[in-house]
Amino acid sequence: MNKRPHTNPKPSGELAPETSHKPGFAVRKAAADILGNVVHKRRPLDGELEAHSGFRQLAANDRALARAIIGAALRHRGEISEILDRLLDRSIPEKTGRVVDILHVAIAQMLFLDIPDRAAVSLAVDHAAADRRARPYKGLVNGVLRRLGRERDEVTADLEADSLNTPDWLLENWRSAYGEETAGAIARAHQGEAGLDLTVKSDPEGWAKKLEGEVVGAGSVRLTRKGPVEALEGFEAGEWWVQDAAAALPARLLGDVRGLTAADICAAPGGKTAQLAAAGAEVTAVDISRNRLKRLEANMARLGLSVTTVAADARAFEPQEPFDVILLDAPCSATGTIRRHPDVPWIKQAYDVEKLSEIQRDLLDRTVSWVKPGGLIVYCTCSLEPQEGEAQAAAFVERQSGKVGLVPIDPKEIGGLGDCVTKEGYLRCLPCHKAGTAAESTGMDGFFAARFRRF
Ligand SMILES: C[S@@+](CC[C@H](N)C(=O)[O-])C[C@H]1O[C@@H](n2cnc3c(N)ncnc32)[C@H](O)[C@@H]1O
Repeated sequence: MNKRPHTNPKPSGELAPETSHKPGFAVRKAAADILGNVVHKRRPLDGELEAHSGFRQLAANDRALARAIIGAALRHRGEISEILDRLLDRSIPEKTGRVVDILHVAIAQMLFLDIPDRAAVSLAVDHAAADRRARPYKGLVNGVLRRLGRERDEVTADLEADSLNTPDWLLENWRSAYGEETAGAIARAHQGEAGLDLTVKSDPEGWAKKLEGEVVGAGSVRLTRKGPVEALEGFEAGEWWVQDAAAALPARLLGDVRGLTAADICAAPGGKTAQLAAAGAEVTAVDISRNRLKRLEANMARLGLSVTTVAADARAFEPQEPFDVILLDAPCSATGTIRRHPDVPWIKQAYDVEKLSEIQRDLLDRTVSWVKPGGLIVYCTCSLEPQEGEAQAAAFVERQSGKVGLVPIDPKEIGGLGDCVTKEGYLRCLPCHKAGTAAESTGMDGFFAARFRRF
């Protein structure tokens, strides 16, 4: 993106009590607070949603509305900043409470959600009036938003959404990795939300019919209807789990794992552990986070799958015996998941990719001693950055020369998704790739995987 969004780092959060009971107010207040904490403090959205008591106290439909507003404000953050630049004569000073976040939340509603201007503007003005530091800017909030309502077409003309909504370092990285056109298609894919994909234990066609979905990718079921997954047939019975069509591909690259010992490194919450266990492997799931491992255990219990869990930093993990196969889903920048985590572009920086690449490199090198000679290692990340994918895999083979070799992937192994296999034989899924045959079945998480054999 070309311009830095207006920042507003020190919100006061103090509210006049009389305004806090207006219908719709608490939703906008939560949305502006959470948005502010994500973008100014670079904190992950999921954690902020969990931590915000005002958000937690909202009714379910209001929580959904707050999420939708925050999602739109993040997906269109660059466009909204550019619109504000066009509407403001000079930038808003610092220490003005939530003013900028209030404006972003209001514009997201006016331009990108089906919310009448009147409601968005009046609640924004109320919010500014209720915040001690923002109060002097109440008139400005009113004026700017009303002008946007009146001059919407002129103010929003010729916005270059792809480049505005993507931080420069990311767009540059994608351009140099995938070319101008594909980088644009990736950025455009991030404007939409991801679908809901399930991995089923068996009979994808049958489950697609029962749940009114479509089989996509290499046998995932994509749902078209919305609503809580817990209420769907097969959830209680543990017949399926939620997993993006792209995220379901790496475990398949280990082939027939029946009766084999498998280590799933960085395993929680267990989507790939479940695949390996359901395919008949004896799985050891390793993760550094005890809390996330608890979620993995709860997921395996629901699915009726039995696995061994180990809470450990994989950099210090020493198995008693080597495994037949290893799956390493290394910690990464997660830029492949921007459709479902629109906060990622605003909380991650180029520096994170560098730092994470070092951990990936350490973990990859360790896998060599964890696997039996002749055994397969699959390395994967949900990142679009080649430093965490292609470059990492190539450097691994070079460093471990003579000890491991690349085993190229054949599109037939992944349901014929030829677009997702590079000429070197890596798996490279992009959010703009088509996952299914129906018109709406575009998109899958950005994912990289490479397969190696230990000699
Ligand atoms: C991308 S998530 C894994 C997703 C999981 N494989 C799945 O399919 O559901 C990355 C995981 O790596 C774990 N992790 C990060 N650093 C680690 C380390 N040094 N050792 C072990 N686990 C680590 C995180 O706790 C997180 O659960």
